[in-house]
Amino acid sequence: MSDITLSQHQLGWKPYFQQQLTIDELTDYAVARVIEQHRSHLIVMSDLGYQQISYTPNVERICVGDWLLIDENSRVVRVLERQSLFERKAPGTKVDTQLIAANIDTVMIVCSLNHDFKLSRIERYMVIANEAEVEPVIVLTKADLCEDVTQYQTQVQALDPLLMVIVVNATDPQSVQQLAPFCQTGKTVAFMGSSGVGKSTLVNSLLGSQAMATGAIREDDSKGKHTTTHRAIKLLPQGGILMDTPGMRELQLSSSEHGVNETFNEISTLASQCRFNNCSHQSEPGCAVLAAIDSGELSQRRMDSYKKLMREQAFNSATLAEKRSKDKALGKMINTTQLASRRFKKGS
Ligand SMILES: Nc1nc2c(ncn2[C@@H]2O[C@H](COP(=O)(O)OP(=O)(O)OP(=O)(O)O)[C@@H](O)[C@H]2O)c(=O)[nH]1
Ligand SMILES: [Zn+2]
Repeated sequence: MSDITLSQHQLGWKPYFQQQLTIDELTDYAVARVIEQHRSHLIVMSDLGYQQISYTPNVERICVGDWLLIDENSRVVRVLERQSLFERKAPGTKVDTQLIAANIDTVMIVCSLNHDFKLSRIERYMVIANEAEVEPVIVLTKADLCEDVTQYQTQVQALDPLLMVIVVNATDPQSVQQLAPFCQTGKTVAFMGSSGVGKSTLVNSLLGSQAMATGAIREDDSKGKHTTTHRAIKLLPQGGILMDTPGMRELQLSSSEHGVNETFNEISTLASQCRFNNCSHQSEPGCAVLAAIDSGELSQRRMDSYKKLMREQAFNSATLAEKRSKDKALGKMINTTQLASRRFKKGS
């Protein structure tokens, strides 16, 4: 089916997955990584190459990036526990969330150094990354068009002293090599960021001349016709894997209290020092958050951003819960109808 095969290690196999397998499973089954998802089949890749596998989306919740255990009849035995997962709120569907991509190691949050630059936007993406349990790296593009790079860089670094902040000219492959340490063999990376910030440019600069070789792979479709499809994963010349699923671009903030708290961990730490443990940080005496704002230790902008994102995720999770209870009611109705029709058939 294809011309390249990757070793398990190249595909991102790690001790984390290995330790989930029993000895019997190791001998009886094969492991493969999902690299493409279609309506009724998956394309998976193992050290033996590509394979097409049929599955039932409503029964098996599987997405690109997942590691699967597969039996000799090419059937899914089970999905291995994920190290990380991006999900999306999916309005109008039966399931509450749509799985976007699993087991990504690093997500590059791309933001351009022009009039579009917004700290709050970076914070929003960081919440999404932290909620997914994926390490965020901030990539500031269009440095060549910016007069005061250092000033922006300092602002971003102030969000978190441990955050990786990289400044590039995305059109210059040499500058983009700064991302190489995150793209080594065994690593899975993805890009996130608004339209026009330079994601495609970055990817092209990373891929260099190999873009054509890895971008499209010929495949036999079910009717035996050759089709060229856009692969959701690309092998990077640095050895790692780029996961480029369309859903990543439309990720929204859904239920992510954990992600907000992790992104704004200095505020969570302060909040734990407030006199009342249900402090709303508005006017209460002994509020450590307000005291930190007064003293200048915490910026008002940071606090406002925290509150806004907390409200937004709470609102989105509330609507999810509401939907869930509606679905339950619908489920009950279906069950009673089925029951009724069964009784009818039995003639009782
Ligand atoms: N000078 C300069 N131009 C850049 C840089 N990064 C991106 N551009 C330009 O900005 C424009 C948009 O870049 P894209 O890579 O298409 O942006 P994108 O994030 O992929 O956008 P979407 O596909 O809409 O999500 C292109 O014309 C790029 O050449 C940079 O660092 N420096
Ligand atoms: Zn407080």
